[in-house]
Amino acid sequence: MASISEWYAGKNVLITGATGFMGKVLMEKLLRSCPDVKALYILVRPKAGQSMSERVQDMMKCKLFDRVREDNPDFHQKIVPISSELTQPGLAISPEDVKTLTSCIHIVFHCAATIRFDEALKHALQLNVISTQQLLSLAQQMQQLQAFIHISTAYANCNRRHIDEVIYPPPVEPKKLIDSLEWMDDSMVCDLTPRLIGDRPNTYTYTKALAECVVQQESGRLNIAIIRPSIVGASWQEPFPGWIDNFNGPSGIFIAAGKGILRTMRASNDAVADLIPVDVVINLTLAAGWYTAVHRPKTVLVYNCTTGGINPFHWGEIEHHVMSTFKRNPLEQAFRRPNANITSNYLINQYWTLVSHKFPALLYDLILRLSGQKPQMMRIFNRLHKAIGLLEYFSSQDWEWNSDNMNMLMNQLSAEDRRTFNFDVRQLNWPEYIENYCIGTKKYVLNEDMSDIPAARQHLRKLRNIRYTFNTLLLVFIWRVFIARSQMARNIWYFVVSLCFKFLSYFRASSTLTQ
Ligand SMILES: CCCCCCCCCCCCCCCC(=O)SCCNC(=O)CCNC(=O)[C@H](O)C(C)(C)COP(=O)(O)OP(=O)(O)OC[C@H]1O[C@@H](n2cnc3c(N)ncnc32)[C@H](O)[C@@H]1OP(=O)(O)O
Ligand SMILES: NC(=O)C1=CN([C@@H]2O[C@H](COP(=O)(O)OP(=O)(O)OC[C@H]3O[C@@H](n4cnc5c(N)ncnc54)[C@H](OP(=O)(O)O)[C@@H]3O)[C@@H](O)[C@H]2O)C=CC1
Repeated sequence: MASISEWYAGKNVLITGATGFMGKVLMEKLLRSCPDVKALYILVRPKAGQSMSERVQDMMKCKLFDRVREDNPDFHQKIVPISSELTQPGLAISPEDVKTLTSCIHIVFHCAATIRFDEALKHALQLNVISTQQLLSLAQQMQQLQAFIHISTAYANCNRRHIDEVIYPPPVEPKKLIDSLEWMDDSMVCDLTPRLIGDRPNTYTYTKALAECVVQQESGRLNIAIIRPSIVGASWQEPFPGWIDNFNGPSGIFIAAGKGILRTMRASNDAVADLIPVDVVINLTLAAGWYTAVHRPKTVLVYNCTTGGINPFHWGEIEHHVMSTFKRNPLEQAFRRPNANITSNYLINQYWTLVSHKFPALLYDLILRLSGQKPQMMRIFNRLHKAIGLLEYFSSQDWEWNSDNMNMLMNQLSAEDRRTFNFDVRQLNWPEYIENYCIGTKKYVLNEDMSDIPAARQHLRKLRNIRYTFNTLLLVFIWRVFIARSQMARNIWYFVVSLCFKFLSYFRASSTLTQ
């Protein structure tokens, strides 16, 4: 049987969400490990004043593609951008492009989605559900299509504790919801949203569950697979360790902790942190594409792509390794020395939020105001608290995912494919991965230079000295206010000092006797 790389040779691949985090890694891996792939058709929209082609050109300059560039400097010739806005009717693809796509595409990877946790339901439904429906009907017209791979999330059914590799009944019939929301104005939808999403934490997981149902309903004669990654983190090995380009999920939290801004967060130390490296997800996705096309399973196969059941690691351990990495490799211009603690206790978290977040922010903003600058720290903390509030649900509990299909797929691969498209997370060394992840946030998200680490360490030492000075001043202040003015405080103070003195004399005397 042909290897995975051989199977992709000569194939035309359609990718949605190619400008996103996972889409870029998917493109890179295809170009590097399947060099004979014919073309990658990518659906891209103009954004933030940049045209579609400007965006694609910028993307190809990204460091992520360095290895591909080395192997084949003309790799861009294999990339065919197609203008598309997924929220528009017909995905806003021109009739000529529709003709091209329907005649030549062999495999579709549907990665595009809104992954925001605070997305308005109407927009999340439009992008995550309706555009999936539209893409599937386009796929039905593709004459050479061999597989359609839909990227979902392991949290689509996070209202369950145990999650099997099946498509669960949807919370509501997607078509009925689409029809109802069509005539409602935004404020009505907003009022209804909490009741609709029910025991799911946000519109993202809710619409991703509906999308899975749509995929099943519209599958028709297509060969479809669904990939459900858990929390996608930086790359483990490929194209190089620690590649990450965004603040999503834990990345923003790690950065905030490294900058010394985040000091406390509600999370369970003992809950499994189901992170999955992005290269593992992409290797599994490409292998699933091959398997779906070659073996044509009779039903839609779902792959839970998670680590918790195979190689578990906990939030408490993550906290330890993140802090230790950022102390050894500090971020530039940290606000305070990195020292974040997670706790599952609501009151303790509230206390530390007040003492370690709000109070220093107020103090810092006061200093900024007094020096004639614009206050900014409270604004940053408010943003951070909003993000933490939305993520807490996922870090305070754990889930059990069945991963039989992932194991089955691994057993189907040849030894060579297993090496090239490695998704065996049993080999993952967590401390090393977390260290590379944190360094990756420094290098690729914040664009900080590793050669500046000595200066960053010096800055941390300066912050430590400021803290010592502040604590000493605080002690002197307490001495002045309480001890010097109250007889009882003075008595307690003298008692403590004399006790210390007695202990000291005792130890001195006993050490002279033993000599
Ligand atoms: C040591 C401790 C260990 C314990 C550590 C526990 C970690 C526990 C993680 C659980 C993780 C679960 C993950 C579920 C599994 C999926 O399904 S993963 C896919 C999940 N999707 C996401 O993570 C997206 C979540 N993000 C959002 O929904 C929105 O960005 C937020 C958080 C609501 C913020 O919205 P917003 O206020 O409108 O801000 P937005 O325009 O998005 O960004 C504003 C700025 O903040 C930055 N930013 C965005 N997000 C963040 C963030 N999280 N932090 C900081 N800055 C951020 C942006 O880059 C942007 O910067 P500028 O461009 O302005 O310079
Ligand atoms: N990141 C994670 O931790 C996880 C992600 N997933 C799933 O993986 C997939 C990819 O996620 P990820 O790469 O992280 O997400 P990103 O937010 O990084 O990328 C989303 C992609 O979708 C595109 N897109 C969004 N709206 C539109 C639109 N209206 N028209 C055209 N394209 C659009 C974006 O294009 P543009 O650049 O133009 O905005 C971008 O390319 C998603 O389906 C997500 O649900 C699942 C589990 C975890």
